Amino acid sequence: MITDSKRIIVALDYPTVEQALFMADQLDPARCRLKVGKELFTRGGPAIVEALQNKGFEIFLDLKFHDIPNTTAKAVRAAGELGVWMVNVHASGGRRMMEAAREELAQVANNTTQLIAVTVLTSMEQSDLKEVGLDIEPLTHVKRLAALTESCGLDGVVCSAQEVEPLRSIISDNFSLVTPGIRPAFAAAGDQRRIMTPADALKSGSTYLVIGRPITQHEHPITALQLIEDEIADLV
Ligand SMILES: O=c1ccn([C@@H]2O[C@H](COP(=O)(O)O)[C@@H](O)[C@H]2O)c(=O)[nH]1
Repeated sequence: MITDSKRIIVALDYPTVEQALFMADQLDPARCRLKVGKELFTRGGPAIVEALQNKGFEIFLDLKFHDIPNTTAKAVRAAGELGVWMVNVHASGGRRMMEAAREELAQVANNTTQLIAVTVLTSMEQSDLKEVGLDIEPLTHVKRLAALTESCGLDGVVCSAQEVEPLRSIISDNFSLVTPGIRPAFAAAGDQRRIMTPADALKSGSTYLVIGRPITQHEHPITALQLIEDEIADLV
């Protein structure tokens, strides 16, 4: 069961370190965590992670590693040594990759980093899966990958909030379901496909809500964050 009241993870998808730090300075580490993804990490490297940690934020390093077991495991270890709160791999890398990553992370002294795996990207719908050779509903594949991830001993998965209810019946209560594709009523879906509002996502049982553009691209980001916090206030 989740007892963590800090349920929002703000995706700092900015093209410059300066923009990311400017946004972070307006946020409160007591109210949210931050996600550093591929764009910002490729710009700022480990230094941007450390700068955000020095401001008191817990960081989800969302680099979605997907490689041979040895390479993935070493990358996950590097993330653990950076002291990030959470890091992820792609579940489609398979059992040997995920188990190697989990075992390598356990070698980090006093490790507290959580390791999770991406199931099916929230930007994908059934037609996208069909084009890559998976002629099945996203939920079917998400369930398969989530069950595999749990059996590999990881801490949770990334999935759509739409899949949370059906997943909860096949995985344990303390397995984290981290859900991007969160769209408050005031925000555009953009490239996301399997979306849900913040309140509905929490009601469904999402552990953490990953929210980027509805906050960061809003004319008044802090107002947007406040609106989301108000929407979920009774649910956390
Ligand atoms: O399946 C996934 C996995 C990761 N993401 C990441 O989450 C954020 C969502 O940002 P929005 O601006 O709120 O769409 C982004 O950094 C993605 O890389 C995801 O969306 N879906």
